[in-house]
Amino acid sequence: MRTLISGGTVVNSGGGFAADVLVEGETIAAVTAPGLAAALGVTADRVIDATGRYVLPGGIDAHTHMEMPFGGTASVDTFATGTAAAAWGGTTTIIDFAVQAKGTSLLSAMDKWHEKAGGHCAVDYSFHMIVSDVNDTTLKEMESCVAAGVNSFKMFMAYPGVFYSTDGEILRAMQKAREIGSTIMMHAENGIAIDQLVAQALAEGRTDPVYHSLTRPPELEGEATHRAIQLAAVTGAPLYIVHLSSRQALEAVTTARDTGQNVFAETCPQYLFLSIEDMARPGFEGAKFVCSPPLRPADHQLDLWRGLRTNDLSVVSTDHCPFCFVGQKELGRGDFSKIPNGMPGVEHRMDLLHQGVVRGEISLSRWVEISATTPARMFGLYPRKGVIAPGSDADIVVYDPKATQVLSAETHHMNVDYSAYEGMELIGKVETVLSRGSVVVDRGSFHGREGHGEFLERDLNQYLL
Ligand SMILES: NC(=O)NCCC(=O)O
Ligand SMILES: [Zn+2]
Ligand SMILES: [Zn+2]
Repeated sequence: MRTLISGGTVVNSGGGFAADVLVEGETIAAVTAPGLAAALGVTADRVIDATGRYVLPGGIDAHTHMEMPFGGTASVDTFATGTAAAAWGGTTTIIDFAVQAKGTSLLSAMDKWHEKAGGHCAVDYSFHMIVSDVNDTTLKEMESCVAAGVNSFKMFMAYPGVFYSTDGEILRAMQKAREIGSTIMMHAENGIAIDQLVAQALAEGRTDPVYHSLTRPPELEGEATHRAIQLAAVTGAPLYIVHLSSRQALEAVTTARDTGQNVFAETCPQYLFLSIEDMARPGFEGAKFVCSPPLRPADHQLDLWRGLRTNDLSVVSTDHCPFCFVGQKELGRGDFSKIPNGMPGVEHRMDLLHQGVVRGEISLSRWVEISATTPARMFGLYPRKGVIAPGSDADIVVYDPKATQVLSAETHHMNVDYSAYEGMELIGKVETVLSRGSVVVDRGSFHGREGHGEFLERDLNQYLL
């Protein structure tokens, strides 16, 4: 099957240029001057007219939680529904977190995630491992994970008694990561101190959703981020701070990067577009926005946008972890600490970040870089993914920068009963999406197939000094 995408503006992380893209089977065969393929008599089985459109590498969401058991319940998107929703929004690769529960092995966790995802994904996928039980067996198993194409390991300084690791355990895992060339990903919040603040708030009757944010102050994210960075410096391990939400944490990352340490960070759309004001909405509405780290006062957003421009924040992922309002978020009525932590978002990352382009916060090429190219490089998928170039997978988004849309739970495709961005008007919309050469979304219709998505074995972080 040969497809010609003609007349568009190809946008890679290096910039945009007028070009046609020729797809042969599952990969990009050529990126040519406009009209050249046709002038040379090359015929195509399918021609996609991209006049007035951007032609982008498919987005890579490096942080999702499909079917994740958490807070006494489980996130509601399956790999089938979540990857279909991702495709609708122009994301053609997800990297999900396989969870090692305490007392179980890393490899059994990976097997379990293969069982959940295998044969169900609409787009390509890979895994990071969540390490929550550091012992000699786990450390040895990290080597086997790398051999199986999973070379990034998330640890938690938050959630004591669940995923939490002590500084000593983190140090040991970082030493191992350094030895085997892996990256440690860190949920950096001081969970021990937070638990005290939570207990105090509940004892004083402060039980509304907004106290989820007020008991997780940004200083405790900044402190944990700094501590993780120091542990990484001592061990020499590369460190990637996940879902960074605050100015304080960004300062710690910026200082480390200025001294040349292998420290990287991602933020998420919810921290760029939503704030603690949303958590303080009347009644129990704020529960929809409970995630960790929590939403911050709106003035943090300016710092995060600046961090994206200066590359102190290198990636935007969603931390997609959807729980329905009815029956799941409601578990925390009268006790905010029982609200399952997480928000839906896998479908809207590309569109929301495009608003940054529209508003002049980031350039067109930076949009592509933070949503596709850098995650591909950071997690060992480049140049198979993250770029429109000959030889790369034909994961391609035809994007209409002038179309408008209004986000709503009525129209989204995620398997969750609310939208965190209900009623938000956006400029720009995904028009056509190809995953390895197959059209999965086209002008409002879904053509994808459960099981089309393949597991991606990943290589090393390509940013390491
Ligand atoms: N972020 C969040 O609230 N839920 C998902 C789990 C995590 O990433 O910590
Ligand atoms: Zn986390
Ligand atoms: Zn997460």
